[in-house]
Amino acid sequence: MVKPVKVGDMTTIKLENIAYGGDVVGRKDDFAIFVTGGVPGEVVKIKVTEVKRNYGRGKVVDVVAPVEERIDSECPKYDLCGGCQMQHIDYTAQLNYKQQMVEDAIERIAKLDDIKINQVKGMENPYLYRNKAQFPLGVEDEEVITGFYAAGSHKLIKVKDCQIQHPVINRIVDRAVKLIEDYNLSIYNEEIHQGLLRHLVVRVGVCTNQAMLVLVTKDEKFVKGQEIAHKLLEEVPELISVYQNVNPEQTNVVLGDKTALLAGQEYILDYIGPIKYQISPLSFFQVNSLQTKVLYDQVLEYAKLTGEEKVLDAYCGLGSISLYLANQAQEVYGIEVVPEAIEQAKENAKLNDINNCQFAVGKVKDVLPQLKNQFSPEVIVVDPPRKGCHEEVLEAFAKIKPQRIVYVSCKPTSLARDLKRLKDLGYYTEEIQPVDMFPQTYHIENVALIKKK
Ligand SMILES: C[S@@+](CC[C@H](N)C(=O)[O-])C[C@H]1O[C@@H](n2cnc3c(N)ncnc32)[C@H](O)[C@@H]1O
Repeated sequence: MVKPVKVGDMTTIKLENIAYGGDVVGRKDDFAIFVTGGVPGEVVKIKVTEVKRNYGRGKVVDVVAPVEERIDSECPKYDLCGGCQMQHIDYTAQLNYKQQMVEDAIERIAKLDDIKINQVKGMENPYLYRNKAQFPLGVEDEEVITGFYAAGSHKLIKVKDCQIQHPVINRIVDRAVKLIEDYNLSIYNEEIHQGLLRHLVVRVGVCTNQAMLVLVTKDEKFVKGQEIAHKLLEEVPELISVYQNVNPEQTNVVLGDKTALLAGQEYILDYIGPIKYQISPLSFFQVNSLQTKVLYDQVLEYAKLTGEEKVLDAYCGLGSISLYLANQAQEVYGIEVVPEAIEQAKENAKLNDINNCQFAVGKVKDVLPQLKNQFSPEVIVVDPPRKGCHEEVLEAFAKIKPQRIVYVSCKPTSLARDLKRLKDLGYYTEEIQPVDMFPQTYHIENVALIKKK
């Protein structure tokens, strides 16, 4: 079939529906083109960047007829940086489009049309919300810079005052970069695999204003490390903990295996509702603390606990959901594959005087069969990584015969696939509540209430 466009063409099209990922689909002679930077309904001039057998890709170079949902992005580097995909869309419209993405995934993949999908719960202020940032370091015009990689590339784009990071993060990064320059430290160059400093990782407890900085280095030897760490603690009042992490590998993974405290405290604290959590450099903790409360309250509502139930929290991380539910359950059992996270879950339980939680290290699919006869939960809460649950795990859930499963998911397509599998196993989904944990990006979290037939 002859394609109506080729790479590099400029063409004008009308945009139709938003796709998962934030691109908007338009058509040229029935040939679908996924366009970055558009809004449904508007007419745009695009540059075609890719042509495949069944579809193409392009990006907006000019808006010919805008729609009222289009706004000016707050970030001067928005067009270059790959971090946000929806900053050019008014927030109310962002929420509506995310709702469509969820509905579309459920209809197309799960093929379930009887599930109630509620209105997305959004944020009052959808900016400056991220409690964690990982900035690569680079050099531009002999100046040390931090920022993000451009979408789909390894070109570092200098970003100052990112609009979605917590303001304390931006301040710490500014000070750290200044000291790195003052001390004339070498910056890692990935092409030749040389240089000392690779990344800055910053975490903030949004409710406590305590912050942690991790300096990621290629080599273990970091002569001025402690001196710099102490200076930073003096200069930034919110900063209470500075670590070095060593990553000697040629890899895209940010953190290496060795982590050592350079100065200050071992962890920072944050609160989700009444529960206090210790956060260390390697802990998984939801990146939007304020919306995490909305998310966990939704889990509580769907779990419908009376104080009598045993609850299984599968993929529990550092026990955040387990502890949030514990006061309203008879007992909670958390399973997580990262041993350090389980150590921290136990610490967090002590910190909150919670005595009815047990935690096990291991893969959910391996731990579940061992649990048989020891722990039979009425409610299962499951919060897997983006790829969703292994089929074996869903089968094991069905064998346990809980009354309810509350499924927390950060990827609508894997959620849809798993809901379909659960239906075949005798569990139907009654309702889904999307929660916007990641404003300005295409990501959307969902909580599904699933009941035994
Ligand atoms: C999306 S996080 C959820 C964490 C936690 N529920 C929370 O809200 O903070 C998923 C967690 O699953 C863990 N994980 C990944 N694969 C796993 C597996 N096969 N078995 C157990 N845990 C796993 C990850 O280490 C991570 O902590």
